[in-house]
Amino acid sequence: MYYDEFAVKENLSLPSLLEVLSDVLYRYSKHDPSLQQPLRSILSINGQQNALLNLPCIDIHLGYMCVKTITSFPESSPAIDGAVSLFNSNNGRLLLIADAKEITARRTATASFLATQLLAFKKWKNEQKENAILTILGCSVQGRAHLDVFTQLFKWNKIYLWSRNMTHAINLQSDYSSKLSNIEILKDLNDNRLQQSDVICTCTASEEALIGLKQVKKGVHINAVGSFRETMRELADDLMLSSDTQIIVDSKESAMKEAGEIIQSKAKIMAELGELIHNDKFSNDICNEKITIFKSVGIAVEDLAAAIVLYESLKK
Ligand SMILES: NC(=O)C1=CN([C@@H]2O[C@H](COP(=O)(O)OP(=O)(O)OC[C@H]3O[C@@H](n4cnc5c(N)ncnc54)[C@H](OP(=O)(O)O)[C@@H]3O)[C@@H](O)[C@H]2O)C=CC1
Ligand SMILES: O=C([O-])C1=[NH+]CCC1
Repeated sequence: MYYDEFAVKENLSLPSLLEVLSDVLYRYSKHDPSLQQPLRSILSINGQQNALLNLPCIDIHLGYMCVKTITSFPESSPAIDGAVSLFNSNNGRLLLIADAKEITARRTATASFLATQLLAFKKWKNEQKENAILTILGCSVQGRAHLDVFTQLFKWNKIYLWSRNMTHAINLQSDYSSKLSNIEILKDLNDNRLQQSDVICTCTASEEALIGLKQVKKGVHINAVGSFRETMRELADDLMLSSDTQIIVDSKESAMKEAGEIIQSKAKIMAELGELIHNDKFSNDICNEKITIFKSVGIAVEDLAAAIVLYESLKK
């Protein structure tokens, strides 16, 4: 009944997760009445950064209900802890409880990958695909999951890693050295290799902008993962507000309430990721010259997708 982080990692197939994530995000953005997801609750402890988060949702169409309860304690390690519970929505039976750290890490990275497919790969010519450069900023849990998922699902020509504490980037590089020989470390964010990157994933708990317009190239795709409070941000206003930037989010409702970059810059959101799925009009509007930003804060239907994939794989 309880599946720990190792069981989650072993049984959560990424291609299946990508498929179910696409389906639920598509239906979420279409306001499909069979999918119910209220805004999550974030209860802060003593007005500090430490918090208890509750993310429920019901999917009558697929026949499941899910609730993820996690703590977020940025100064602890791991920062996120908790459990995901999956229920049958026809009879109310509890089907599975699983480690939320691994589910959160993998579903977030897979949502970033889905955004990269829709906003970057789709517009790239073959040459760019064959020579693509990925950069990951922040080499803790999310950074590691992004490296894992992005390299399992795509072959990158080069990968650059940066972390505030450079040892964390070096350790991550070293953990992957037997699988990947194309990882290099960025000592600082003014390194011009950042400007060569085709895709950048920002996976930090920063409260100050780490990158601005001058540090990235035209047409770059950024997955901005880290902020989920008004006070947090990874991207500067000039990047958020440039007429060359198109901003996509996981949920407009959640992003306007939680994403520091969006709240502080008042940048305009172009669409939700789900609106880009099965939608050629939006896909055609994504042009090669523009910078695309997928700002995620994380939503319950993503945990639901991961729990369903896990449950169905364990049932076999
Ligand atoms: N969008 C989503 O769906 C989700 C978002 N998140 C968020 O993503 C972020 C990363 O998550 P996770 O890896 O689990 O968190 P961790 O606490 O494990 O790691 C924090 C990371 O942020 C970096 N960091 C912290 N403060 C700063 C700063 N001021 N400047 C630059 N880097 C900084 C750390 O770098 P170093 O270790 O080198 O000091 C480390 O890489 C968190 O903010 C988390 O809340 C998490 C889950 C889902
Ligand atoms: O979606 C999620 O689980 C989280 N987003 C930010 C902290 C945890």
